[in-house]
Amino acid sequence: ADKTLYDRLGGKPALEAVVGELWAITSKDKRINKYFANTKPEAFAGQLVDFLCEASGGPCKYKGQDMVAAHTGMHLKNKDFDALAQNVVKALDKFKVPAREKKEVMTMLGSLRSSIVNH
Ligand code: HEM
Repeated sequence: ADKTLYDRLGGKPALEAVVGELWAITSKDKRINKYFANTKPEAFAGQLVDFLCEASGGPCKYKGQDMVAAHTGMHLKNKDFDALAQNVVKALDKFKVPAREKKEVMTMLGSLRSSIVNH
């Protein structure tokens, strides 16, 4: 019960699996895939895994830009954020992440909305 979210999710292999699935879904998602037209999947996945690992209490150190800087100039809207969040839910569901952990992940991501939208 006192394990970190990172451990309860299944550690780095679980995050890699979820991020891989998130990319598979999002790269085909016509609502938002234009934003990722020039993205290198492996590099981006590595950054996202490190970010989620650190944010969920894992041992990783994210070395990328902060969330405002990373998304500045994209002018992302709430609908873009909601589309990505839906894809995260689908990816978590594919790996049968339990309700408690799913809620914690989505709450953590939701707290970043104002750093990501309208910049
Ligand atoms: C809570 C939600 C989100 C999180 C945690 C997140 C996280 C990240 C991270 C860690 C990076 C890498 C930054 C770096 O390498 O310095 C990044 C870049 C990026 N994000 Fe997000 N992001 C979120 C939402 C979104 C949304 C909603 C969109 C668009 C629909 C988006 C589009 C991008 C793009 C296009 C990049 C640049 C990728 C590249 O390097 O080519 N992000 N994001």
